[in-house]
Amino acid sequence: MVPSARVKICGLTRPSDMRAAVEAGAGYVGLVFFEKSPRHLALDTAREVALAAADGVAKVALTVNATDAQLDAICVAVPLDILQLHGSESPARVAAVQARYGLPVMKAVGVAGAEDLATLETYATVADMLLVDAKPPKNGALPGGNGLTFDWRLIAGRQWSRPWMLAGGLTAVNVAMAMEMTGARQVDVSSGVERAPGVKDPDKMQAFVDAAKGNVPCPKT
Ligand SMILES: O=C(O)c1ccccc1N[C@@H]1O[C@H](COP(=O)(O)O)[C@@H](O)[C@H]1O
Repeated sequence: MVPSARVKICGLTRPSDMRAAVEAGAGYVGLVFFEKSPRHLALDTAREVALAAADGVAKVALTVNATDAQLDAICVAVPLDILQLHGSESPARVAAVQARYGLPVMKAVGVAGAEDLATLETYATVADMLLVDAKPPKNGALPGGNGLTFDWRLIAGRQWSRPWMLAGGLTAVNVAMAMEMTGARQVDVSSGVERAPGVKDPDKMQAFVDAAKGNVPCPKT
């Protein structure tokens, strides 16, 4: 049987992109609040994009080392279901955010080598969900959304005590292989379904969801 994954499409910047992501079959949709990102949203735009999501699709706010004041403003303005912390937030900060907002927290952890597996174990004791991403290069790149993969063999067959999602350089072409190698049953994509930074491509989103869900076309007889 072909494995199937629940898909998060992150970095949606327009209501039309949100509708296309939902139509394609995304189960999670992500909004980026990080000013250096080409996917960054002002609060009023974020609200508009979030309101274009259908019921039952989990709306995720991605932040990077955000302060309480920044998170307060986001949570007041935008209807949300999950907070994604994609910076160097400590386990204590994860717990504080959970307590303050009463929303599930997904902690992103960058993986580049075996030493990063211990970090994942640490966050698995506190976060509601883990996002296992490629570690960003130290050259001023964004903390994520760089379209870079990591060596999936590092996490082959691993499970954590919390639900987890695979991210980093996924595309319609490589997602099935990534799922097979890692055992991931939730996957996250941003740049791999774009036509330009911050602009999603409906055909790429559909192709990605189909590949992640194992919706392969039947060969003609
Ligand atoms: O997408 C961004 O601009 C971004 C900015 C800051 C932190 C994380 C960001 N994106 C997240 O990175 C991963 C992987 O993205 P990609 O598929 O490799 O482009 C994903 O979780 C995005 O949500």
